[in-house]
Amino acid sequence: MQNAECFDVTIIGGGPAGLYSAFYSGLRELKTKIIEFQPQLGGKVHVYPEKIVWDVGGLLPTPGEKLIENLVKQGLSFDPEVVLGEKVESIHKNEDGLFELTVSSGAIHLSKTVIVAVGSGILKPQKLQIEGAERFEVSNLHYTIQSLKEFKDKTVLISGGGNSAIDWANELTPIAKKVFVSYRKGELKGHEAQVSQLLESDATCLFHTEITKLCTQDGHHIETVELLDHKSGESYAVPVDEVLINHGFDQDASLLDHSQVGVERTNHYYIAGNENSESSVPGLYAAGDILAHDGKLNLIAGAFQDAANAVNKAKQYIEPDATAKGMVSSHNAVFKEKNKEIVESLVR
Ligand SMILES: Cc1cc2nc3c(=O)[nH]c(=O)nc-3n(C[C@H](O)[C@H](O)[C@H](O)COP(=O)(O)OP(=O)(O)OC[C@H]3O[C@@H](n4cnc5c(N)ncnc54)[C@H](O)[C@@H]3O)c2cc1C
Repeated sequence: MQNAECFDVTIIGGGPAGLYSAFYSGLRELKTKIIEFQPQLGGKVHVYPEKIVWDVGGLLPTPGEKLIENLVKQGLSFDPEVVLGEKVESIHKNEDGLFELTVSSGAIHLSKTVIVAVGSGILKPQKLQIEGAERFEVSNLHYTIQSLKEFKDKTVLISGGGNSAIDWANELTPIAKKVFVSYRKGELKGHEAQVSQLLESDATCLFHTEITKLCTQDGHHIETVELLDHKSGESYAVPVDEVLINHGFDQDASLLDHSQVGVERTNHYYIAGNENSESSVPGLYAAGDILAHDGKLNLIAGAFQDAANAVNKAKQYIEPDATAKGMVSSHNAVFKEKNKEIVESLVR
């Protein structure tokens, strides 16, 4: 089923890079669509909604959740078409030079240009491999933290020893009653400063252990977790209020493997682009974590620059006589009406 309408720019991925691309594409008066696999926009920032983000220019320390809200509002400023819950399976360039994006429902989306903003692909948390564990996901088994308040004065067992597990242990230790970290290896695998902070804190690290059983009496909540100590071979029980699993993510990064456009890649995944966000395929650009070049900054701040560059190149691909760069917002006619409303509300 082909979508008859052809867009100027179709952005694959609704994370920070995709959302800023959508904003900038609207600014440059391009007909824009975003296709996102998840049921919501925001990308990887949903992994850390409660983390305080310090390093986005112009923003004072802001929780991830608030950052998502701002990114989405800005990204939707020019009313792009948004398609949620659809995975783009492949990209193909047809005989007319238009891109055909096939999505999981079988629909085909047509576009003059494409901005690939898929980050590290589609992320799904690795689930705890214990039979029946999924029934506790509605009560006290978590794969991410939506609200720190939920953990206040609770006994929390975190399973995992990577950056994410360590970060959460450090965040929770001051507010929880007690934090246990169960890790099957003998040494934590995180940034040095965070590891030291955790080891010096009141949290208890249970090395060489692994969850083998979730025990419940009411059938709804985990009351104790059985841990197997691989060194002694013995099992013991830890009473818990909340259990947080941080075993990493399964990554579905198959989009470019299944695409016939033949875009040049590096390290078996990333798009080998340039500092203007161009790929080896004319009309196909990349922004955010998926883009690789020598000056690439793998931060949200870097994703914004990639996005603006990608849109400027897309604009000139479609309209070769268009100016190379968008103007600063003060000179942009598209903001005139919006500015009027803002100024009126300020003087009201
Ligand atoms: C724990 C953690 C903490 C971080 N802290 C910071 C920080 O403090 N400051 C900072 O600047 N950066 C931080 N980062 C990095 C930052 O989150 C990323 O650089 C940023 O999210 C990259 O944005 P992106 O849009 O390129 O990719 P993503 O945010 O990964 O978004 C990509 C989107 O594309 C979608 N997608 C993927 N494949 C498809 C497909 N085939 N079809 C449809 N949709 C698809 C995904 O579902 C996802 O929503 C952190 C990252 C992590 C993991």
